[in-house]
Amino acid sequence: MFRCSVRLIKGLTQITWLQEQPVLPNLLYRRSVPAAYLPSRALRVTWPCAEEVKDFSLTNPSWSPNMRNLYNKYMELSQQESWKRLPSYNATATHLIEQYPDSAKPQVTTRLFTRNLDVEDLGFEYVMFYNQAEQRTVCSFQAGPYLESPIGFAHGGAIAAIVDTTSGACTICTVGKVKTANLNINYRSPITLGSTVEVQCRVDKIEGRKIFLSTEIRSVNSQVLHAEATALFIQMKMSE
Ligand SMILES: CCCCCCCCCC(=O)SCCNC(=O)CCNC(=O)[C@H](O)C(C)(C)COP(=O)(O)OP(=O)(O)OC[C@H]1O[C@@H](n2cnc3c(N)ncnc32)[C@H](O)[C@@H]1OP(=O)(O)O
Repeated sequence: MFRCSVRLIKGLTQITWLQEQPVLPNLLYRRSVPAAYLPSRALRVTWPCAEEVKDFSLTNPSWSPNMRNLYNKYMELSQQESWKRLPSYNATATHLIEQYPDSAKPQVTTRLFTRNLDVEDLGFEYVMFYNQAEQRTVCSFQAGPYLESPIGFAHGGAIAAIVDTTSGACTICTVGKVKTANLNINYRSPITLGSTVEVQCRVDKIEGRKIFLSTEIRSVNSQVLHAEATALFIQMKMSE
């Protein structure tokens, strides 16, 4: 009990530090999600010890120079208010909706798929930025060695996951809670493990509860098109 209290105090220190970062969960973008959009029972999380909260979208030593350059570029743009870095936790993504900042708290039994490793460098290293005015998301993605499929290259499923995540984050920030209904990907050029690519996603149109998006994955110099995708997300009903 005493040990956990000490850890909780350490954790609260960490939360205070998190709140000094340039972008916070409670500053995020959706200002008018209807109250009926309450999290389902399945989305509720427990928070055993606060020190486990970690924002995975901050730089770490495993990031390549290209990852850092893209991060710095969009952090600079964030100073001018056009882009916001999206915090990223290993719990659910619902912290992107203003009503649920607490959902960043770590869970005991489940993890967000793209943040399921405890070590850095091996899996999905990524940071996303959202442009509210343009309804666009960019993601700087470094594919780690545990994402291999053909020798030396990233698995198509891992690429699909980063497309789903980037377009999902874009949609959540634009309209609130959604589910992926359709994802179409054309793989144009393999992504070398360890390399950094830029994922660019935008909302094309919104028709009622249907949100249509398109995504491109390119090399950081934009010369190589690795994949292009379209997605359809469905906004959750008021009762969900
Ligand atoms: C920071 C980290 C951010 C991470 C973000 C990650 C985001 C990842 C999100 C996911 O991966 S969610 C998991 C994968 N997706 C699923 O498991 C969804 C499974 N499918 C469902 O739950 C339902 O089918 C769905 C919620 C998508 C739709 O069911 P609904 O009952 O809410 O809608 P409905 O079937 O009434 O359809 C509404 C409209 O969408 C259309 N629609 C639904 N599914 C479609 C489809 N697959 N293709 C084309 N249109 C579709 C449907 O025709 C209709 O069009 P109209 O309004 O014009 O009549």
